[in-house]
Amino acid sequence: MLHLLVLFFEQEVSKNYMQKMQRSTEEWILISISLLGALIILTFALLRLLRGDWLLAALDGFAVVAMFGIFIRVYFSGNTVLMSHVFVGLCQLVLVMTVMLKGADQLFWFYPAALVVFFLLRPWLALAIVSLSILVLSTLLWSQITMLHLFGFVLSALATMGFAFIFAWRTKEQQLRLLRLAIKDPLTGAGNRRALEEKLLEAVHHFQRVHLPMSLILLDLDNFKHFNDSYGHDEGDRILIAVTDIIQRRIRRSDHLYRFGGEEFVVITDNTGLREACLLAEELRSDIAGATISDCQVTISLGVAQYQDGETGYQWLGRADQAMYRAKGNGRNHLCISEFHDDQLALTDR
Ligand SMILES: Nc1nc2c(ncn2[C@@H]2O[C@H](COP(=O)(O)OP(=O)(O)OP(=O)(O)O)[C@@H](O)[C@H]2O)c(=O)[nH]1
Repeated sequence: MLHLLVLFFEQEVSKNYMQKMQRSTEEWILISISLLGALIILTFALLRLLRGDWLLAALDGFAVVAMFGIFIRVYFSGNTVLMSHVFVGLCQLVLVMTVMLKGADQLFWFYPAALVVFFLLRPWLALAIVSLSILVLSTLLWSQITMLHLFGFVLSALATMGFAFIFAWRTKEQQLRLLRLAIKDPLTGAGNRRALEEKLLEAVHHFQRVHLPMSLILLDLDNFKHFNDSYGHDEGDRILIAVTDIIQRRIRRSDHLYRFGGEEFVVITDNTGLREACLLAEELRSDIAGATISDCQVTISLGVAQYQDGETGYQWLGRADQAMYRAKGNGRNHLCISEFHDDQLALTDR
């Protein structure tokens, strides 16, 4: 059955890869905002040119070119992290310079500029930047406008910032909660299959860049059906949770644990060769066999495979799966290693 799952998994992985090729939400936001910003400011630049307001027209022209540059950059490279910061910096610079040149008349630009900061950056960073912006603008206008006018601006600016912060912070929290739900197995807290798919793709891409060894351990509880049948499904669930705890305590923080199927788990160890991975797998096997879980003696069978250059994530997983099945065939509570295809490095079961 697992082989069918692996086949299905292959399709899922390529589907996922196609999805990755599509644009992220951050890209869409930055592409839209930069294009919209460039078009709106272009209108102002043309109006100012017609009125002979050369200095402001030049400033607007600079903003249009820079925003269009950001649009092109994000459209073709997908680089949103750096470009978001550049965009925010540009908006704040143009805002302050416009107010310096034209005075309080231009303060209305503060509001869209503040919203852009909360759209693009983390809520606390956005709060700091917008607070600074209010401080700079108030200092600039201190001697130019009446106290009442200044007070009105500061209060409305603080209200806009407060609302935007609450909204951005709540949205971020909800996103994180949804992300956790989407990638965690609800019973054990280990990563779920979707997270494993992502990790396999990412690991293979990472390997292509750095060529550091990495290994995968696939482990399956032995005769788990028997525990379910004898002690009930709830007790079976408790065993799964306890086994997950034992694995989590043994693996490093940089290792990744996933629950692949019912009683099947996968550990992916970055920067780890086959020998080290086998030592870890053997520790997991003996830790679990030595523990008494709900008055039962639970054992696992394991397959270990080091990633080989050129194979896909699912082929790597498939090799570990075959090794695990050999371990089952060898009487369970056993560990088998996937053979390398490379003749020089041929390894045998242990
Ligand atoms: N309690 C519990 N049982 C589960 C869960 N998911 C799958 N199972 C059970 O896991 C058992 C898997 O049984 P089999 O595939 O026959 O494997 P096995 O009994 O472990 O035998 P071997 O793998 O050959 O050692 C089935 O009884 C499933 O009902 C779960 O989330 N909770």
